[in-house]
Amino acid sequence: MKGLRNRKRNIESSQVMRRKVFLDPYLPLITIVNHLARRQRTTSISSKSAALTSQSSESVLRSNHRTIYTAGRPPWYNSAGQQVQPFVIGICGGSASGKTTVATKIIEALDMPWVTLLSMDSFYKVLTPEQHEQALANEYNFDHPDAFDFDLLIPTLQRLKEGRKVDVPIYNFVSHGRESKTKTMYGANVIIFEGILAFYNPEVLAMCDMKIFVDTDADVRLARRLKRDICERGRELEGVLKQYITMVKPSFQHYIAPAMVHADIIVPRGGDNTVAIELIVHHVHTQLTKRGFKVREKLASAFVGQPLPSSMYLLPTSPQVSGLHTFIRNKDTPRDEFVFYSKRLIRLVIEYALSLLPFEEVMVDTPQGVNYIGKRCSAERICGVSILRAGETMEQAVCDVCKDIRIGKILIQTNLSTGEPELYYLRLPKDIKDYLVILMDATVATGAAAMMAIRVLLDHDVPEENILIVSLLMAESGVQTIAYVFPQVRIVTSAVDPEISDKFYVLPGIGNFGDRYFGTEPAEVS
Ligand SMILES: Nc1ncnc2c1ncn2[C@@H]1O[C@H](COP(=O)(O)OP(=O)(O)O)[C@@H](O)[C@H]1O
Ligand SMILES: Nc1ccn([C@@H]2O[C@H](COP(=O)(O)O)[C@@H](O)[C@H]2O)c(=O)n1
Repeated sequence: MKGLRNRKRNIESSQVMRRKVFLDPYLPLITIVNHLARRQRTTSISSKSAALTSQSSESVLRSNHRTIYTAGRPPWYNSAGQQVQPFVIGICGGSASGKTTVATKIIEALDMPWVTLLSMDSFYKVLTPEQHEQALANEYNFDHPDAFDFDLLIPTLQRLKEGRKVDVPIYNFVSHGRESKTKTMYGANVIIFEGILAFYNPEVLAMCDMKIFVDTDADVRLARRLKRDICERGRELEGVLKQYITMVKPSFQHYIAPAMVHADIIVPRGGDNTVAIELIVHHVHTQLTKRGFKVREKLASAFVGQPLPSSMYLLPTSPQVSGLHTFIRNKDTPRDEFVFYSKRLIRLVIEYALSLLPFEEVMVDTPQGVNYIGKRCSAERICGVSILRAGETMEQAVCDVCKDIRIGKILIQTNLSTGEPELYYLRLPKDIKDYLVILMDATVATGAAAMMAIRVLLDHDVPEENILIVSLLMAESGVQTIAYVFPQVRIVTSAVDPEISDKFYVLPGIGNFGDRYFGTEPAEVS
């Protein structure tokens, strides 16, 4: 039995290790560590939702937590910047048929981040004292639809499907009750929902894009259940048998077996059926491709050749600006000079961006006692957010010109095999929705990373018109993409170059700005 428990634990930790993931991208690291440690201690009592997976982020996140450490979240929107609904897989089957095992195998075989597992067990109702007494005597019917809190389950699944944050109860099978804490989960690219009555409610059924029924022999289910309930759920043999004969078996016959008609796929033998799992995974991959989570390739060639948008503000050219560009574009410029001239250009671009902020007329007294009518910036709250790494090079200039400005950071990196941007880390000023945000990235090529960063800000309720994206150099297609997808975002740059290479570099460009500035080795997209 210990072996069984360890097996489950190993699955969980292998998921975790392989993808270095976690849970919600807005969960502080310490919480994640505690959460994992807690899971290791409480495998037997926890509900099965979520933590098996390579998880999940709210599309971004109206969470109070502002730090994320994830395996890298790929785009959760399409090339038009619109949020794409996750693919929901419903798994139904008798108790101990292997629903969780099948779900885990699908997650492993999918081998992609941002898959969330939601278990129906999390939605068992809170029992009255009398019902609790019945449960202790194995006389409460946990296999009847009335045992489940559909009023909580349906909106929870709905919110997850919309890519929003939810707090899911943690169920304890030993005490027959909910833990005092809940588990925060976020939307994902794939959501797996499993439970004995997963197909019972028509609204839940309608939310499932794919319905799987795990069909395992009744004797096998009973044998597994006996083992599990005694070893993991603190039950006695007689009690398990009594519950099985009086409630589990009749409910299976009455509610669960007839639900098989709703299934798209019936999986005999559960987790052992590798062919079925391969077919399911293949279908999910096809569906995800259709949904269009791949954005960068599309963006690279988007909108080129059209007039530059009115939301773009180009730093007025002068011999001085051209001179600075000449230094930083020259591949032979040594690093110290590259940094020096970049800093000068960054300062000019930042000052120019500030000139676009709202100003109001004010009158001051000069030392001569004469009035002077001037201007004062009327934006009350301004913050900077840098897209790491290259955007970090612009932070100092913002701090130099905006006293006490708060700086947030978003780490987006390109996945070297998919070429897609992935969100790795996020730390934003508190109440960022009330700020005018200067979003900084040294260069913008396809606009894919900028688009991800803007989506993050929007999902934190920053109004689109309060975002300025500031960059030294942008490719024309990047400018067009941002302007098309987010027409109210102001785009500020000192130059627009016409092309993008097949490795997504701006042409003629500067090369990899971050590598040249920080003196690091380039990493190439394969
Ligand atoms: N193919 C299998 N062979 C042996 N044991 C299995 C198999 N599938 C599941 N189990 C065990 O049976 C128990 C119930 O499996 P689980 O996947 O949790 O079922 P469900 O989610 O349907 O209740 C667990 O203890 C699990 O380890
Ligand atoms: N307090 C509880 C709650 C539920 N059960 C049984 O769990 C079964 C569902 O979980 P699976 O992992 O087997 O799908 C269900 O059949 C309930 O009888 C319980 O025993 N005690």
